[in-house]
Amino acid sequence: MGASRTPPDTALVPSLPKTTYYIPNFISPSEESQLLSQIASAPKPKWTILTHRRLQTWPSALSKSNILLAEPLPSWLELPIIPRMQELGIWDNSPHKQPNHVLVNEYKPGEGIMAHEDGPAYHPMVATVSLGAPIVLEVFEKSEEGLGEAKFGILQEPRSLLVTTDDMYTAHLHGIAQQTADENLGPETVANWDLLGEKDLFADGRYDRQIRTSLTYRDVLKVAKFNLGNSLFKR
Ligand SMILES: O=C(O)CCC(=O)C(=O)O
Ligand SMILES: [Fe+2]
Repeated sequence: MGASRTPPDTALVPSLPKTTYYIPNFISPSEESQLLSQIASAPKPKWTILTHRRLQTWPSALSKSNILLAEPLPSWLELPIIPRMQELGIWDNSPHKQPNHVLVNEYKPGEGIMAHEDGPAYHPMVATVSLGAPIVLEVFEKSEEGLGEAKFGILQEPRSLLVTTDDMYTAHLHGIAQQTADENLGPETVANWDLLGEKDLFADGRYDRQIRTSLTYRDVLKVAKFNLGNSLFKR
């Protein structure tokens, strides 16, 4: 057994608990456009239409008791991304040593996702590949008094990888504001400012939203080899 690996410390988002990594240009522009065209060519019923975003769930939705029916991810979600993530060592401590579930979220300008936590169905880590356009993920501390102001933002550039684990996964909520521009961008508000690949794009502190897609990779803890009756599964 080798020592447990983590991404390089240079990718650590400063001032956050040592549990958030940001890596710009994790994929190339041509990999990005291939992924976007695969997403666009998925059969229409793969989309779940929500009020403020739409969503694809690969390989399938979890059961009501958070069980994943064993099935490989489609190869376009697997290669080259998963081996590249594994080289960073981020899946070394997860039960299956690799992600087995991917949610694809698409946000049009004005759309977003309410503050939430990702919960106990997954090993406590999410690795997010961003596509298409920048967006700010807002992070809130969990508190008894309900949701306060966002504690900080993480600016996710297209083609970047964001890894959130441990304390960031379990002690914080995250969300994306429903707005048509991200504003007040700067070193004081954006925790990963110094790690950005193209800081100049945000020099005036503002960025108009365009369609932004995320691939959120996770390891579902409970996997069933056989379908134990269709009623167990939502589809
Ligand atoms: O799109 C994102 O970066 C966040 C999505 C998210 O929080 C989720 O799918 O649970
Ligand atoms: Fe989430």
